[in-house]
Amino acid sequence: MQQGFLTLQDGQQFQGIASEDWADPIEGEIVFFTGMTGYQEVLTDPSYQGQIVVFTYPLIGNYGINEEDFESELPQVKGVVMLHCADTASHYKATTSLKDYLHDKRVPFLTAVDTREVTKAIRTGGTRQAVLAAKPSKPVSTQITNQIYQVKGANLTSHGHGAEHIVLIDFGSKHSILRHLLEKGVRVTVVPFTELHAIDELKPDGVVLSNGPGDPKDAAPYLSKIKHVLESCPSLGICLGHQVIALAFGANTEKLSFGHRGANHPVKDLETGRVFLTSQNHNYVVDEESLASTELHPCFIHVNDQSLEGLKHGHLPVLSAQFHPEANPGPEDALWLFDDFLNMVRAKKGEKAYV
Ligand SMILES: NC(=O)CC[C@H](N)C(=O)O
Repeated sequence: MQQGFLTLQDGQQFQGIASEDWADPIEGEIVFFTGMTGYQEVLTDPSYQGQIVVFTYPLIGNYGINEEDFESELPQVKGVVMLHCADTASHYKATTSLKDYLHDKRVPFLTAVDTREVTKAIRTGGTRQAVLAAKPSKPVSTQITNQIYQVKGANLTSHGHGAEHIVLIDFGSKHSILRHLLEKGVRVTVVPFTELHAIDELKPDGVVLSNGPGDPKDAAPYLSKIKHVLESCPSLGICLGHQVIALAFGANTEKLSFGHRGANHPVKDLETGRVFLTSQNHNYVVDEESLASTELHPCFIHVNDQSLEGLKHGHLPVLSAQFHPEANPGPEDALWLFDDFLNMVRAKKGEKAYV
């Protein structure tokens, strides 16, 4: 057993047990996730790329890792901090334990840490850089190392055979967005955000802008093309996709102090007054005041801090959500958002071709 240290940007230190004898310090943006389950989805969700994730629930890993809940092929996080990581897995679907998975994939993790203390420190001081190391050592950079998602290859992949053709713009998409769309019986072509020009030729009936890591403003070079797409066919934005839609129409985004990451965030539908629980994972948020200069208007808000959770366009069939309707992990209360989107698609289909 070797000791290891988590050191935050301001020098605050937490001692624990290191997964191995770390030769080099591991640096990343530190964030906390409050769900009791869903660690497999969190570790493999590309939105977490490059981040060190603290799980606030004290026992992580007891149902192991299975073959069905990966949100991408590989772990995306830079490191993991837990109080207790189960040694063995107990679940009929488990194919390996969390500990073995993290070792196999060479993801550094620190256990025996008072994760609730770490969370309080993040809540007080905000999201910032942190280091996992064999010795106490401060982050070298004070800058958050956001990365724009690196797409692998420029191949456009098509899935399913439905009558409606949906383009899923991939900013670092979770598998479950594609899965839920396919379950609705549509055909989906995944287009990397670097290949937007391909959309004109595909002439889709609808477009979904996916989740993804980093600062939405990194998508600046793509915004004019995205605006053209949004003006051409019904669109749904999810998390980063929602933020990018806001930016494309001229609104602004800003950073929350410590973000929303968990599986029980209450969101209110401003049209119906209905509140539903959502899965969330974001640092950035659309600045509500900046909507004044656009034709976008809020349709959802977060019940806890009143932050903006969704947008609709005044006259275009454009809908977006800061939360994750595809869940994984978390409640499936917001799955109907896919139906609302597909209803817009079906209403528009035939009326007017993609322009
Ligand atoms: N899940 C996401 O798409 C995250 C969006 C963005 N990277 C944020 O942190 O706000």
